[in-house]
Amino acid sequence: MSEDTEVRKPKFREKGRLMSASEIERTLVRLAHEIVEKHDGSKNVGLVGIKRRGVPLAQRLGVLIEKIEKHPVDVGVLDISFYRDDLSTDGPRPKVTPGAVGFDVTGRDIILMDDVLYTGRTIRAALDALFDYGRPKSVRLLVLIDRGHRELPIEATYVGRLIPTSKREIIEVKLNEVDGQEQVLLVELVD
Ligand SMILES: O=P(O)(O)OC[C@H]1O[C@H](OP(=O)(O)OP(=O)(O)O)[C@H](O)[C@@H]1O
Ligand SMILES: O=c1cc[nH]c(=O)[nH]1
Repeated sequence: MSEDTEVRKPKFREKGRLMSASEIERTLVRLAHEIVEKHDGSKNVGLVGIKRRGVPLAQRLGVLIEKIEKHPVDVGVLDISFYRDDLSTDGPRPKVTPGAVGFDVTGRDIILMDDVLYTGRTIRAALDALFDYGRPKSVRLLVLIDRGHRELPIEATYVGRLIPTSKREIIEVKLNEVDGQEQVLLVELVD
């Protein structure tokens, strides 16, 4: 490939570890207690994880809440790949059936979950998708990391860590179920 046509791949430098496996675990335990406290139990609560890393987070939180409340919590999955605003709106839409999330969200107090909250565009798309599947009574957002730089009026009710970042930085959440390792890293784009 000539120098003119060569596509330069961005380079990243690791700046440090923000959370270890045990810190992630402790944070999820705290968030499980916060949810139970704010919802006065968990009977009407349904957890919905956004693919990809929101899903294992929702499953883990479901187990933790069940341990506290002694009854199972519905845990569902939202795949928003067809709802992204960077894709053509004329493109294919997923088949919409109430069961596609994993349970019927209508009338439920939904806690939408993702690993990182940045511009808010993923959550906007997730809300679009969620309301195609039913009419929840309420929707709250839980994220492991809020790194700021919102481009939409979206905020999380439950936040693991608030990490102020520059736009050149990236938060990398690594979870065993997806990445085969467990930690949160701060990474920086280098010229
Ligand atoms: O607030 P936003 O600007 O939308 O950014 C947050 C989203 O970015 C990441 O997903 P990414 O698109 O990197 O996909 P991945 O999780 O599947 O790697 C992260 O998991 C959030 O879903
Ligand atoms: O820093 C960021 C921004 C968006 N999504 C991530 O996973 N990390």
